[in-house]
Amino acid sequence: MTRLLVVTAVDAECAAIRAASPEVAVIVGGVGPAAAAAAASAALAAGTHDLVLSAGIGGGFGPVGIGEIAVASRIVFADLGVQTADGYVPASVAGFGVDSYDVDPKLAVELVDRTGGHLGSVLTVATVTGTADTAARLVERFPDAVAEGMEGAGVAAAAVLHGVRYAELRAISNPVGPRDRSAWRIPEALGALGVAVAAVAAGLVP
Ligand SMILES: O=C(O)c1cccc(C(=O)CC[C@H]2O[C@@H](n3cnc4c(=O)[nH]cnc43)[C@H](O)[C@@H]2O)c1
Repeated sequence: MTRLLVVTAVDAECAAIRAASPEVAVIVGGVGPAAAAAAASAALAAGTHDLVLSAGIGGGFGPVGIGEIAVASRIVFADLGVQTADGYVPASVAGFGVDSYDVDPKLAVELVDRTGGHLGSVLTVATVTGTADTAARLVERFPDAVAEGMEGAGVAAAAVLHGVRYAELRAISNPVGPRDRSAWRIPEALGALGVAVAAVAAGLVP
């Protein structure tokens, strides 16, 4: 039996998951990669979980629409790097850090099968994308991006530290692009989040 821990950013995400699957272990880690890493690391230190899932609402790229699910094949810390006169250089290219975490392909495909989600890179950003220009640059750098959130890379970093498997899924609340808070469909995304995590939890292989 896989012992799953779900890490969300905010209370509303946690509540949506608990409402759909009361048996699932879920914590609220806070918004952003640092808070998520700290909370996930503290929880995983107990040694009582062998899979951690970063789950929440997120922005969707391209065809990934509101209320749909994005599943990470790779979790990318998309703004961990260096700005140069020629543009952005990722931390891994600059030679000082890890900025992406591959998800076990079998696990990622299992999550897609269970949720009907879109598979691709899920980007972690410390700042919510708010212009078409920034969105276009992200798509240029990550043509396979399906979603953007703010916690996945932090949770993955904690998982690696503790030798635990990790994954990420996002229920889409808004398109990634020009900031329009009125276009966020949070209740719809929270409903989809609960259904998706319940489907994952119901069918995990050991
Ligand atoms: O942009 C705003 O005005 C705004 C106002 C209130 C709350 C928020 C958030 O909570 C956003 C961060 C939160 O939600 C996830 N999320 C959802 N959509 C996106 C996105 O397009 N890009 C990045 N993160 C997103 C994120 O994981 C945080 O947990 C925003």
